[in-house]
Amino acid sequence: MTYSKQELLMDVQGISLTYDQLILRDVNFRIHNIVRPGLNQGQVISLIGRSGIGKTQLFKILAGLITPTHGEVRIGIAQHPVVAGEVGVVAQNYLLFHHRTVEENLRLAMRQSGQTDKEKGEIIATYAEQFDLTAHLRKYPMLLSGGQRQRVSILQQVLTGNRYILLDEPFSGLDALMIDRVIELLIKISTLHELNTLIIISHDVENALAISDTAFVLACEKDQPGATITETIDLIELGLAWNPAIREKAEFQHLVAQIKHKI
Ligand SMILES: Nc1ncnc2c1ncn2[C@@H]1O[C@H](COP(=O)(O)OP(=O)(O)OP(=O)(O)O)[C@@H](O)[C@H]1O
Repeated sequence: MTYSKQELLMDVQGISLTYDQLILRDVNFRIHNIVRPGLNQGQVISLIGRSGIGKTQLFKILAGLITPTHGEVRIGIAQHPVVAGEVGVVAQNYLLFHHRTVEENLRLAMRQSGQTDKEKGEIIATYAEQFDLTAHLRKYPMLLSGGQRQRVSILQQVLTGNRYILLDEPFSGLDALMIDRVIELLIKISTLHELNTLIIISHDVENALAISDTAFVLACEKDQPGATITETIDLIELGLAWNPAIREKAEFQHLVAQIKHKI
């Protein structure tokens, strides 16, 4: 498989976070632009860890929503410190305005796009079709299923034009069929633009690995306080990336079992 790793898109340097105790300890990882000839190949990264390990805190730090005790997150080709708002966030509870329809929620996401109302309507209609939301545009979020609310929330982030989108536990609360659909959708988003970078935070080892090109395990090392990156998995090098039928491969299932054991 021909590919190269080029410019740095996110550099997470020495992040630690202390509340009354150390939650994160010296977390370091880098995301590079993956380039494949003839394709718009975005990046899909997962941070895998068990419940309570500190994933949500790391998520907030990566999005610039909280400041770590130590360390820094740099993003973009110019590698500037992350600022809240630059990284799209799809939170676990899908934050939507309940008193606005789905379409109004989507229009709000485009308020800084500079497009006319008509253009916005056309763009929303096109994406709604792809996201299977056309029949729901006039509904209020309360009337949608969890899977539909999640798709609205993901689409909002796509419409803001953010190249970085963080997703907190995107597979939880969805049945197997919906998980396959969201994986398909996320892969589609990652290939819409060369620089699109999805960061998935999850305890679901199999689904997180199935969609990713790179995965980082967030765990505690023996006798050490705080969680850190204990393992980096380059699924491209392992020949386990970019394959929708990856779950059928024995090597993939072996990797899943290995990582489950480590978190
Ligand atoms: N504001 C806070 N003050 C003190 N401790 C906190 C605060 N927020 C989170 N914590 C602690 O930080 C640790 C990590 O929490 P975090 O929510 O990041 O875990 P998580 O891995 O996302 O878990 P889950 O998957 O269950 O949501 C927990 O022990 C939690 O109690």
